[in-house]
Amino acid sequence: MIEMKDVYMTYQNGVVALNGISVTINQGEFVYIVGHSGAGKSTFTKLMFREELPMKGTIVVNNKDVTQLKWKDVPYFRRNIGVVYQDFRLLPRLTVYENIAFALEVIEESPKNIRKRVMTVLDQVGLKNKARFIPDELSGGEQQRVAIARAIVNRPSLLIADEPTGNLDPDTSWEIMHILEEINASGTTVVMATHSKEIVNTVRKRVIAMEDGMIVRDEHRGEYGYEI
Ligand SMILES: Nc1ncnc2c1ncn2[C@@H]1O[C@H](COP(=O)(O)OP(=O)(O)OP(=O)(O)O)[C@@H](O)[C@H]1O
Repeated sequence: MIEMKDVYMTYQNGVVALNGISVTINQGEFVYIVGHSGAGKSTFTKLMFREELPMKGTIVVNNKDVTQLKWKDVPYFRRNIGVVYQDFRLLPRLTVYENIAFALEVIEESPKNIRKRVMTVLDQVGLKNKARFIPDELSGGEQQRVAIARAIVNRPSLLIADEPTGNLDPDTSWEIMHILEEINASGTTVVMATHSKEIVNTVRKRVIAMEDGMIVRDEHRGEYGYEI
């Protein structure tokens, strides 16, 4: 569960990114975050995995008060959260397999478990046959699928996707969307910031709309609601 109360966040240059956010997201929900560029969507998601800290307010994620976490405890806290970005962020010199295994090696899983987990998630995203490829040898959609596999290999309870289809064509975007829905169906909370009116209005989920760092709309089975 994610619970934010009266959260304010100003960047060092003085830009007010979040201006009094209070919201609860329950375990297992699928939530779209929508809003114009600069509305505060990315900042909102960054607070959930302690990428940024608020100036004011409380943020509880998986029963942990994120604002009170000691720096040394942040990596352990993040094991339970997967993050996917618009630009994939894979390590270019590592193979698909190695990119995913890396996430488990840093937490010192046994080699046997690593192999099993990596092959399971590669199967889940339909890329078992590309395990030995490097990112440059893959299409954008395939790279995003690797990024998703990497994000879920630890079986996180929360998956944050910041414009995961932003660099992809419509057909590929739908493939990614279906994978995210399957992950959600297995119980993982999915928080997805998106500019895709088509996806939001077709695959109806909870919609949190932001403007000027505030939540201006929060609807179950909501609509995109902006002209783009
Ligand atoms: N690292 C940063 N330093 C200073 N200002 C920032 C930083 N990151 C974001 N901002 C500013 O904070 C505000 C909110 O940005 P944010 O990235 O959260 O918006 P967004 O809704 O995700 O936008 P987009 O849809 O373009 O990704 C914007 O005015 C932005 O310029």
